Amino acid sequence: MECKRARAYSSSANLGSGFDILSMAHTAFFDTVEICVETKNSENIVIESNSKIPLEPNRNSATYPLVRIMEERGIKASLRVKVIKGIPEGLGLGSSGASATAAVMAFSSLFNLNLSKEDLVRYAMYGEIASSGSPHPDNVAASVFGGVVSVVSVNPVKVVEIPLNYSFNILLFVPLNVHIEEKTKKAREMVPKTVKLSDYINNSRYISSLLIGFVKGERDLIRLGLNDEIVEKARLPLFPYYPKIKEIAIKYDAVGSCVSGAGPSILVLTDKMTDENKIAEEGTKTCNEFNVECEVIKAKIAGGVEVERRN
Ligand SMILES: Nc1ncnc2c1ncn2[C@@H]1O[C@H](COP(=O)(O)OP(=O)(O)O)[C@@H](O)[C@H]1O
Ligand SMILES: N[C@@H](CCOP(=O)(O)O)C(=O)O
Repeated sequence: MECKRARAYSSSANLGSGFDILSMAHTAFFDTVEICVETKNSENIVIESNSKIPLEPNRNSATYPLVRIMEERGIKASLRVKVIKGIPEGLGLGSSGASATAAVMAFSSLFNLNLSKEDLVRYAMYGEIASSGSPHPDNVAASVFGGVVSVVSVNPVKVVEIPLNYSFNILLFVPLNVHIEEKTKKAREMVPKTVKLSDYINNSRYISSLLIGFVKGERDLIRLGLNDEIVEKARLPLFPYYPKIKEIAIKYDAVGSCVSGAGPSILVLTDKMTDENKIAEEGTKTCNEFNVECEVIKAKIAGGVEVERRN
């Protein structure tokens, strides 16, 4: 029985005002997906996992993309799909997107499809439909490409890798005792259907500032760019500790801070001027004030999805 295994890293999407556009892959966690072909004479998908994720193929973000690829390309096979979760689910770390990305990469390798990175994103987006009901491209784009990415088009998929000319590290406040059923789906329902022009203009200024800050290596532009007047504010009930953690991050000279994806994790970018220990100490105290136990994870920018070489 032939098998292929791929690894995809966690991600923090949105990055302030880049809702459904920007995302950053990081080394905090990773998912691994192994796909084995049992036979090509029948069609079936059996899922195994170390975590409590749906085991129905159309409801699992790793396997729904495979269903769609096989339909689209007329591939007939019975698969055994092992989803080894390293990324905690439902915490704003791109867990569903990473599973989808690793699965599509492993499948592409197994069937010699040589899918382009854009095609990997296109198919992995089906995984986000399984997990949140919406094909948001940002998490999967970061898990596919690595680094910081901007999804400039979804039909067709076009992803731009953002050159990073500022060296930073990553702190993530991960609230491990928080569980929100179908979190991203619920968070997306909280996004307003209409926005004030002034908020739109400010958010456009922020996203411009963030991208220019990354490219030109300007710390103050990155800090300014990690703000959002619309989506984070609408979702604040999901992470009420966020404003104070952001205040603490700036107090101890972080580069900047924003919500990680749809939350409830919080992302802090740091550099040599930052007192990371004080941020971690006072930030976890803030979580506790809201009856939340935050674990502080240190990470760096991660690379893109990879097929694991089997020894
Ligand atoms: N392979 C998978 N990995 C993680 N979550 C999955 C997977 N398949 C389905 N899900 C479901 O998707 C939801 C987690 O995805 P989501 O809400 O987007 O949060 P996040 O991407 O921040 O982990 C959970 O309800 C989980 O049961
Ligand atoms: N743009 C999406 C990103 C969701 O990221 P996740 O890691 O929380 O799944 C959104 O904000 O809905």
